[in-house]
Amino acid sequence: MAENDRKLNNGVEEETIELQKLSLSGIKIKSVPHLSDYIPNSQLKTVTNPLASSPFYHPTDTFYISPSSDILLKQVLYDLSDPTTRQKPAYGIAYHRSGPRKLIYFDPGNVRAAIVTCGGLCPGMNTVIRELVVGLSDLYGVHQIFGIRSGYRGFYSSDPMPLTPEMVHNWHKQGGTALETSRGGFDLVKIVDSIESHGFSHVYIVGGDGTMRGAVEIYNEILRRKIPVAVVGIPKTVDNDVGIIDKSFGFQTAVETAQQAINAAHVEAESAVNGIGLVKLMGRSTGHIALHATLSNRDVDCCLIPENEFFLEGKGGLFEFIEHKLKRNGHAVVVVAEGAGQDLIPKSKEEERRDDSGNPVLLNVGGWLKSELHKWWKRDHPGELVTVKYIDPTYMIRAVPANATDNLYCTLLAHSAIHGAMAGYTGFVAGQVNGNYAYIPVKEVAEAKNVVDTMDHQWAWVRSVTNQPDFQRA
Ligand SMILES: Nc1ncnc2c1ncn2[C@@H]1O[C@H](COP(=O)(O)OP(=O)(O)OP(=O)(O)O)[C@@H](O)[C@H]1O
Ligand SMILES: O=P(O)(O)OC[C@H]1O[C@](O)(CO)[C@@H](O)[C@@H]1O
Ligand SMILES: [Mg+2]
Repeated sequence: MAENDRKLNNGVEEETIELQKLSLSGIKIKSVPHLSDYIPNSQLKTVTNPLASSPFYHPTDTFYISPSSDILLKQVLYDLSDPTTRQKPAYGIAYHRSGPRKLIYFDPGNVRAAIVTCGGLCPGMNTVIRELVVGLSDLYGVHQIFGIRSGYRGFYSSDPMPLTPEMVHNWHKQGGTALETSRGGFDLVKIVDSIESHGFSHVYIVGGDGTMRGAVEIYNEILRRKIPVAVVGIPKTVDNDVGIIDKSFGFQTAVETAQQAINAAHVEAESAVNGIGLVKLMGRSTGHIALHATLSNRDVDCCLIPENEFFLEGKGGLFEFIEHKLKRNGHAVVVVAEGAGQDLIPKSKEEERRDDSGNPVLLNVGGWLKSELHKWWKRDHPGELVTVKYIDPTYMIRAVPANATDNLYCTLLAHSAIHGAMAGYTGFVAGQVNGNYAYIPVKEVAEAKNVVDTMDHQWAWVRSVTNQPDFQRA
């Protein structure tokens, strides 16, 4: 009996070791830049993390995160010898685990931190600002903290706003960004000149894909000038279109807020003869909000996203499907992402506009769809009643305060960002990867796009919940 146990134990141990060998052999750890990469050691002073003497923390050796602790991008175990395994390149990638380091590369008393918010609004921006200010102050004793007003242009067009924990105390309860935001206005030289002249040593940049591309340029210029400044990105996008990270903050709040619009559309549709409820949700080039709102609601009959082209007329088209739903249920609910169907909408040259950041200004797919649905019904069902109630909650879903889950998420992101900057990392993004918090090179985040994979399980799930067509012409 004892002999068997030992064999069993031995068997388990051997298997564990085998697995470790298997995974380690294929893992690529993506390092983030560090100030010591370009500043001579003689000019960099390390000090013990002040958390060691904080009355609120009781750091043990395991409290601090070792610089060699990493997080796998995808945690999936697979058997390499199985020919049916779909091995994706992302499975072998890991990023540094975020959290407090034992030694830090800044004397907190000398740190001057700047915080800027750029791009469109997103629930939780004020929470991130609040937690950066309170975290820098309470965790590390940093007291020179400044807000940059109105996005990137604020670096050179207005004076930095001193921020204190008292001032930001209630900000997490407010939507929007108290620092204000804007599009465009990215002037690299003026921005880095301003960072240098104000003596900022930490720059926290909160924004989406465009903002992160700007952050890469700022980091590169700082590297070229060889100045000891930690450039840190905190990804913000209500569309959830930033890649690598699990999800962006505020996304869940937006999905939750969208439920009100879908529920209203459903009630209106149910209460009419041949009622169609139509809701347009944000999502410039990705349909994550529409998809998640659809899956969590269950009253949606059709979800249209930019990643899956659709068509109106003929076999397998939208009209045929809606007609079938109206005949069967008497009503139908359609959710459309704002970036869907853009190629179907007739447009003139003048309508191909761009915003100040260079993003295309989208045509109103909701208004167009409403009018097409009306025209179709009147043509094919003359004399029969129809009602199309169109709801556009666009700004309502992003101009709200973050919900509790997102507030907590924002706090953890802000604290991760602070720990990373204090540890001397730069040119990185603090993000959630595989449920953990990690430091990812900002260059990678700026290039990675998170789109809905229509070949994956999630989109298949949408189709099975709605029974909508795949919109592939026969
Ligand atoms: N390639 C780029 N290089 C430098 N700066 C950029 C670049 N693209 C965008 N920016 C700047 O980043 C800021 C924000 O960009 P943008 O308006 O595209 O929003 P975003 O960060 O993508 O957020 P969201 O799309 O979620 O609203 C703007 O000030 C813009 O000028
Ligand atoms: O009207 P604005 O503020 O330029 O922003 C609209 C865009 O911003 C986003 O919310 C992304 O931040 C998109 O969904 C939308 O297309
Ligand atoms: Mg963007």
